[in-house]
Amino acid sequence: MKITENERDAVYKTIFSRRDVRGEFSPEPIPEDVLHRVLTAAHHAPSVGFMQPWDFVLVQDDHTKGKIKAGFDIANSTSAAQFDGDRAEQYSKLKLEGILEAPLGICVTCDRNRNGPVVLGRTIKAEMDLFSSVCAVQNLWLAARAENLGVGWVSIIHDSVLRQALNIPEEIEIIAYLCVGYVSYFKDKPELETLGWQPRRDVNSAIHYGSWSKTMPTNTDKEK
Ligand SMILES: Cc1cc2c(cc1C)N(C[C@H](O)[C@H](O)[C@H](O)COP(=O)(O)O)c1[nH]c(=O)[nH]c(=O)c1N2
Repeated sequence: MKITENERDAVYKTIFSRRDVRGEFSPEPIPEDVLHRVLTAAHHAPSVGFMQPWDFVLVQDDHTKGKIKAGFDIANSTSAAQFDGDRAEQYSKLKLEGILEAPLGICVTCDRNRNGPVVLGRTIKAEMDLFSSVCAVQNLWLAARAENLGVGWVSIIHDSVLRQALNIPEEIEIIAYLCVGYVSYFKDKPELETLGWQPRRDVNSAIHYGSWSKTMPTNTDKEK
């Protein structure tokens, strides 16, 4: 099956216009068929040994979201304390989650024991199952964008909060907590770029021919 030019352009459009969405969610519910398409896209991610180690815990209940938001608030205040001066001031103004506003939360997990201890492709690098689950997150994020759904990744939260709120056993790894919902618009650029927190690297600085070499620091790196 060949991808046509229009289809190719649609894929790139989806990739380049995907954004991390925090506060601009509409409460409009996500239709079942749309959600099913997005989760099916996530489920079709590549995985080591075709292990498919992920699961998706759907969170719609306000009480549960409230517990997760409370966990974020605690984690965010200790996180804020790690920045100094202007950075601290800027950090305190950032909106870094949309847990309560988003109609749906999705916790992506990884069952590291799904196919027994020996998995084709994970025999040398044990973390490959975790990477596979991150591939599922990226598929989900892009499929959601193609459905005009925003997604925001919330990592400023302790696993223990999500385990308790969502009944996730210790042996199951927590990969991501995602806030999902419709948005009225998608920003053109990452917010952290627009606010001057971190510039986008030139793609050419990430490409190395034949051997790795140190990338020139950006202005922001020099300030540190
Ligand atoms: C693994 C991981 C974890 C997080 C994020 C991303 C990823 C990949 N990002 C979103 C991140 O800030 C964002 O992707 C970049 O700033 C680039 O912006 P766009 O995603 O292109 O809009 C994110 N954003 C946020 O507001 N709170 C968070 O806790 C996190 N955590």
